[in-house]
Amino acid sequence: IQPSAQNPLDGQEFRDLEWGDLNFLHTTDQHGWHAGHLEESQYSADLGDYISFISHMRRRAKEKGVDLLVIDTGDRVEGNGLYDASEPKGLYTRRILEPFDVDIITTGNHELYNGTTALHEHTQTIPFFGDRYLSSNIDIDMGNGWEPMANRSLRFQTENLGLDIMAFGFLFNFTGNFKNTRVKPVATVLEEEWFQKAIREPVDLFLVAAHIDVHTLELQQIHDAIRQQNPETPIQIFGGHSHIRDFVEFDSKSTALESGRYCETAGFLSLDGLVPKDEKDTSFVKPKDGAPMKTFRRYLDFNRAGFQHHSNTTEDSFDTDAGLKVSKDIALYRQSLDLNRLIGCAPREYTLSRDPYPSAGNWYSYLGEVLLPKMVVNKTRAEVPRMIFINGGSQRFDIFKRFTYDTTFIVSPFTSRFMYAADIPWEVATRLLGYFNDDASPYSVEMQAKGEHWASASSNQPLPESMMLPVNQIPLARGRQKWRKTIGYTTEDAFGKQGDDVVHQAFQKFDTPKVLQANASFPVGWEAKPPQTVDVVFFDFIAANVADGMNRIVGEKKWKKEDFGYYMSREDTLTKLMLEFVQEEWGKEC
Ligand SMILES: Nc1ccn([C@@H]2O[C@H](COP(=O)(O)O)[C@@H](O)[C@H]2O)c(=O)n1
Repeated sequence: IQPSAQNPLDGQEFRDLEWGDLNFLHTTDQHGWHAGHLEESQYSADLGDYISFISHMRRRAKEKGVDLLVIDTGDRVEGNGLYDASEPKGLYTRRILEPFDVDIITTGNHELYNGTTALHEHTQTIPFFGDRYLSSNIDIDMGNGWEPMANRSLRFQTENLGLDIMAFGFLFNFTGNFKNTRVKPVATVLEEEWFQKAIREPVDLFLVAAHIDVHTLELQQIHDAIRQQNPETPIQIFGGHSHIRDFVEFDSKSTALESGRYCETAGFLSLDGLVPKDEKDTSFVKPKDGAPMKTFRRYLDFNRAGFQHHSNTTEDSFDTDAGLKVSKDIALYRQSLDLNRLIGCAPREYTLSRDPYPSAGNWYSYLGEVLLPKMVVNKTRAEVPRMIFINGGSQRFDIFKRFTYDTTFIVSPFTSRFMYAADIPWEVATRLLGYFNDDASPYSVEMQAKGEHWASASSNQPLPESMMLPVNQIPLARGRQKWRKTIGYTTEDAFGKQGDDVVHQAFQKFDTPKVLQANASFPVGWEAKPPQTVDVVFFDFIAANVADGMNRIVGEKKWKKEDFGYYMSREDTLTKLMLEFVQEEWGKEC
């Protein structure tokens, strides 16, 4: 745990784990949160704590004569100062991840947005993990033509039961990658010779580590391709990308688990009733005593109390040398990046989705009404009325009272720069937001293909400490023991409502805007007499979508993204502007 982080409150009610023959721990979408959540005690474990937990779980598996595999399904980068504040980005993250003893690891879309990130992944991270790092559908060009980003598949035997496993690593059909990589559509790869050969190998289980939302066509396609050749063999899938706790059942021997995001969750899954046959034929996996194979899943809150509970350790016996070293290294790296530096104190907490948009506590409202109009200004065009558009997905996390240097990256990690289209007719500009918000628009379709998540119905984001319920003690019928309930994940998935390891109180979550519009320098009385033209200012990330939208509105191909110039200096990213704003506008009395 990091020096400034807090352990969760005592007295939480746990749901225990059920071990099987083959057990898994799974993380996904870590997004650089390796220091843990310093403002939220429920998720305050750091990667060092998780490493200690893994080590105890491996020991327990050995004692039980079963197996444990550790999986990570990508998007380890972008989203936290520990990754984004270093120069080059990820300098420390790559070192921090080295002791992370995963069995299978794969690539997410965020490893590919930026050419340098992809390059570093290929030249530094992948060699370290070696053949355990799988990229079944990604190629990279290192200057000599396309080559596989990493190993395509891996066949291996588990340590204790000797289960024979064939593993793959897939990314969804992502199109927003930098040009030094190429992501082959999943359906195409399933037809490739190497894949067809791999699924014909006589194994006990197929394992798919996928940076793919578990409710997608891509995963269904992967499942179907394997199942067609292997009617009886278990297919275990681990997903990611949509940042939620989720679980689906493809058939009685195939499920997919998604384990949240941002080091808030470690997924646990077990398969029982796997009996490896001596002779390899077409049905090596036999149910125990004729009983069907049993699958069990649980979502663990990422904190030391839970890790100790599930690994049967105590505060004294929990830490391993390797884990302690990682925690210490993280603290040193955070210090050298000055991440704890206080920039300002927020007038109140602002949330992305726990407060409705628009409302006073909603961060998008604050951005649209206060921050963007003030900070997004081109001095030479300051008097020209402007409409500023940013994509909702660019904002990644809530704002607590203490706004530190780290917070700038936690909220806005991307190098999002402002571009503009000058003097756009009022009738066109005023229709853009409607165009973006129209679910049927190509913008939505394209952004969803890129992973944009507009609605949040199935997601459930946890609350910060300040939102903890007052101690709510519920006496147990059989004794004097009392539980303390906190607000947190209350997941409902294909196996029901008992998946979270801690019994939490549910909370409300509101939809976030797909695209946010802010107006600035509008003349007095503009409602009665609108300006004839305005500047349309937007993130470079959505430049192609803006061109597309305006073309559709006027009904002709008038704009393309290459026509747009930068509205402000290239140094003026939203991250930098936000930091300047907080420094200037918010006091330091928290
Ligand atoms: N330069 C970028 C890159 C990404 N985004 C936003 O992130 C979304 C994808 O993030 P996931 O964690 O869901 O994979 C993407 O759709 C954008 O909203 C961005 O704004 N700028």
